[in-house]
Amino acid sequence: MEINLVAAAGTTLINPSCCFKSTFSSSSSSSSSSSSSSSVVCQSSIMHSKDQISHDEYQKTADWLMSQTKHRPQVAIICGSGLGMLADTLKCQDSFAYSDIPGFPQSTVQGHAGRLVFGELKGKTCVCMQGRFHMYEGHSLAKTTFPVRVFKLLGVETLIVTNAAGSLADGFHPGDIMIIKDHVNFPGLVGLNPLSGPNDDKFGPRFPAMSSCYDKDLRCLALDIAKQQGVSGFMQEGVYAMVGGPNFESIAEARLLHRLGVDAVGMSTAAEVVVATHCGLRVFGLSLITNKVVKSYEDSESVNHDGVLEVGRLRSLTVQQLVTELISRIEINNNDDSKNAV
Ligand SMILES: O=P(O)(O)O[C@H]1O[C@H](CO)[C@@H](O)[C@H]1O
Ligand code: HPA
Repeated sequence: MEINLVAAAGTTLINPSCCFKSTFSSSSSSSSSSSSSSSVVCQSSIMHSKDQISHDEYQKTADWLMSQTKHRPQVAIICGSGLGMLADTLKCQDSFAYSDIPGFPQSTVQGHAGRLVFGELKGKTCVCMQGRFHMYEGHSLAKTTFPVRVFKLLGVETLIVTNAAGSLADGFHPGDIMIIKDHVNFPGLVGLNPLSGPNDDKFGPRFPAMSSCYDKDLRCLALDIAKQQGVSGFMQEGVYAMVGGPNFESIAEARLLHRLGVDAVGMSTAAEVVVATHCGLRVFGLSLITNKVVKSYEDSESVNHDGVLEVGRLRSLTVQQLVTELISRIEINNNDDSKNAV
């Protein structure tokens, strides 16, 4: 078989992750002496090592939290834009501003309060992020997903991710709740992946599978609960795509996503789920559909963040009731990773 060396070399040289990373690289002390193709590889690994977070750093944050609260959470919840009220239902709360937690990034987005709340919910111990981190805030993907590995070290078994998203699927409407069946991790497809760089075997394997990252049993359970709660009329199930943001989609981008089979789009979640799946957490995800993504040049509507937050407020009670009931029915194995710290 003939091998196309030019195409093979081209693949290395135009690796989008390298292009992106070298564009934003502030300084690279040791790459200047390398030859052209190896310097691309070298620059990329320098960026990775700068972004890399050591196991000790995750552990330090987990140890600090365990020294500040007696709660040992089994379930973690990440609240999407405008969905921070999920944390308010926790009983016997201990809460921490992100700015007080060693190693934690800071939230900069309106609708993301920046608090980590521990507490009890229906007999389960939970930890809830009132505010998440996004790539477009300038965080590396390792930083945006930092809390997920900390949760693992705290002994969490199940991660519930929520987000606000725009819909592409024709039958979806603002106010619908979409159970995430699968995702398209667009940053990951071009090499921007929180797992890039040396693999930390203590968390998981070099090549984790993503074919069942949204737990099927939890998805079925959530649909059952929605029926019982009389809200199945606006429940959906579908594919979420993570894009980099911070701009909303152009019409051509919206049409492309639609053609690709994406049902809802947002600027978060997939990276967190990749890291959670890598370290063996069970994941449930939901998107609150806050707007339709404009797909027609005839449509004069346009989306804005205030509108996104407003729909979050309007549907907050429904989301809260669904998630609360789901948590009450989750079975816990009691693998106490906080005692058997990896
Ligand atoms: O994904 P969450 O954090 O819910 O936020 C969504 O809402 C914001 C846009 O309004 C973006 O950050 C998008 O990702
Ligand atoms: N696009 C991307 N992210 C979003 C949207 C959207 O339409 N709505 C809420 N988050």
